[in-house]
Amino acid sequence: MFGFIKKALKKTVDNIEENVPKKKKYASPEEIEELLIEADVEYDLVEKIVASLPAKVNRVALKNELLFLFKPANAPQADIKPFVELIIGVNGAGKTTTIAKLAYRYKQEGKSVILGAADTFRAAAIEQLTRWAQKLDVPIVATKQGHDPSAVAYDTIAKAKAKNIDNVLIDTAGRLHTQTNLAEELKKIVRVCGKAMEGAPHRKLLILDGTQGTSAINQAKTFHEMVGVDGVIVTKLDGTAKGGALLSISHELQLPILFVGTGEKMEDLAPFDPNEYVDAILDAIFE
Ligand SMILES: Nc1nc2c(ncn2[C@@H]2O[C@H](COP(=O)(O)OP(=O)(O)OP(=O)(O)O)[C@@H](O)[C@H]2O)c(=O)[nH]1
Repeated sequence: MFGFIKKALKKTVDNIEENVPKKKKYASPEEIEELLIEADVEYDLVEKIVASLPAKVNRVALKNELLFLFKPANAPQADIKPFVELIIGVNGAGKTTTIAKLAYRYKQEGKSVILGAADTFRAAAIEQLTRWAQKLDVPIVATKQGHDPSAVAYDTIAKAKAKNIDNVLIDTAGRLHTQTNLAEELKKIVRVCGKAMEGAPHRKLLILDGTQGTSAINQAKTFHEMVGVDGVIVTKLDGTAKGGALLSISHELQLPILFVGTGEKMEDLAPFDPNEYVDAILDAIFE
């Protein structure tokens, strides 16, 4: 597993190396400031980090400072079956692909998976998820466009219970006519999941497009206010030089980053390891 995050941060690190002075043992707060800005950390947070630094900063001190910004993830409770996860986020963030990646991962762990196509707002979303289900050889519950998404969520959980399936992944719409509609729909899906199985959904995962950098934060806050998010997955980390935004995302939202997308294939999902992440960024300026 090791090395995927570092590889996915290549564009971010290349950009820092091009713009920030060469490698060294110690860096000044001004150099650290440049490093963080180049990596797309939000300026408020950059200021906060830099304010606490001494005149000469070594790698270990800065690493500890940065690691502190990440909220650790709770391990999911292992004995819940089916374990129901609701996948939320705006269209285009990478929801469908990430559902496929999670399903692939669970299958690799020897678990059975079912998908629920509860983004019934767009026919294309249902088709895309159905194609992934075929490719992954996992069952899917899907209806026609326009049907009640919470009914799809209910049916998916009911089928998982009847067939003794381990993991349920439910897709949701990312955009309706208004934000109020979207909030109401998501809340209803959450309520109905709870009716299908007490305690469900067990995790509400927010998918954020990493190429948006820190501008994904406000979007995340909106979803968090709507339904309460348990963890974040940042997609397309490989496609951006804005990899430093993960520091701001984690710190501002006070939510754990659980996985990052490192490519377009179904294997390209890496568990997020703050240690590896911070090391990769610091490699750009420290010896
Ligand atoms: N390079 C890269 N591309 C990704 C990653 N995750 C998703 N993508 C691509 O991003 C695009 C959007 O992903 P989708 O999964 O279709 O996004 P979505 O949120 O479901 O969007 P809709 O289908 O429009 O609702 C696709 O072309 C994916 O292949 C990633 O980690 N790295």
